[in-house]
Amino acid sequence: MNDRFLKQINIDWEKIECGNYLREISSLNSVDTVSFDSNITFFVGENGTGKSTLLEGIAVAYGFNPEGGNKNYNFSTYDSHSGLHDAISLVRGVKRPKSSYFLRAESFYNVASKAEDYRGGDSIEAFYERYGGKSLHQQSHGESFLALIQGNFNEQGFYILDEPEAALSPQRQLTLLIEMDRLAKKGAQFIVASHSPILLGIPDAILLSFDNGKIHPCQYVDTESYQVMEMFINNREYFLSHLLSKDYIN
Ligand SMILES: Nc1ncnc2c1ncn2[C@@H]1O[C@H](COP(=O)(O)OP(=O)(O)OP(=O)(O)O)[C@@H](O)[C@H]1O
Repeated sequence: MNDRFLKQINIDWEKIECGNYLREISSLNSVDTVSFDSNITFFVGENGTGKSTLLEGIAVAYGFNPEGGNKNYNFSTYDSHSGLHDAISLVRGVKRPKSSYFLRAESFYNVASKAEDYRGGDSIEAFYERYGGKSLHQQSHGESFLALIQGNFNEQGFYILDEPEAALSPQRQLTLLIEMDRLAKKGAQFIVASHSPILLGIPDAILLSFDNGKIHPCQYVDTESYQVMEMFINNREYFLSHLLSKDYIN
């Protein structure tokens, strides 16, 4: 039985006006329903295929701030979100998550700044205890990402992550993989947009590809993230000589 926090979303395209760019995103405009049938669902595919747009639409429909944070974050530094959330209805599970977070690599700096505002008169050590005892701005991008995940995510949580690998070294991507796998096995749910050939390899995750103008399940070894990385590492010299040849560049 699917007892996930978010089981499915439905999109009512009649609520999106004609001329809105959302109607031009070919992977999305033919989709009415997306189901979440595993505790980890990855959105994969080429740049610009609509992964972040759908992720953000789901996050905002769920009650998150478009720039990220937990559900208490309520601020806007740049009003760029799409309006897709107005057309999305959520099919929630019976259980409610004990924690939730929308993590976006691209606006994490703003979220870290906002955390500092919310600290008020609390000491840094007390307020940031769950983040390794230091302000998020006093840690590197990757350190603060991982501190946030390790200190705040739990086994009964619901998490939406947009390219969490962006700040992480390969070693720390492996740490994140272990953490996600551990939490998901205990009941946490993740919906993640990613290009990481490391993260996408988590066992039992469902991969939804946004390539070829539709959203469809795909296998790890069929993702471009895996194939390009595998080809590059195994045939680096041949690959580079071809890529950097004058014929290819011209
Ligand atoms: N405010 C906007 N106005 C018009 N088009 C937009 C706007 N925001 C995004 N788009 C377009 O929507 C499409 C989907 O963008 P989106 O950011 O969802 O892609 P993505 O799959 O997440 O890409 P990436 O892997 O690079 O993060 C892109 O073609 C993008 O140019």
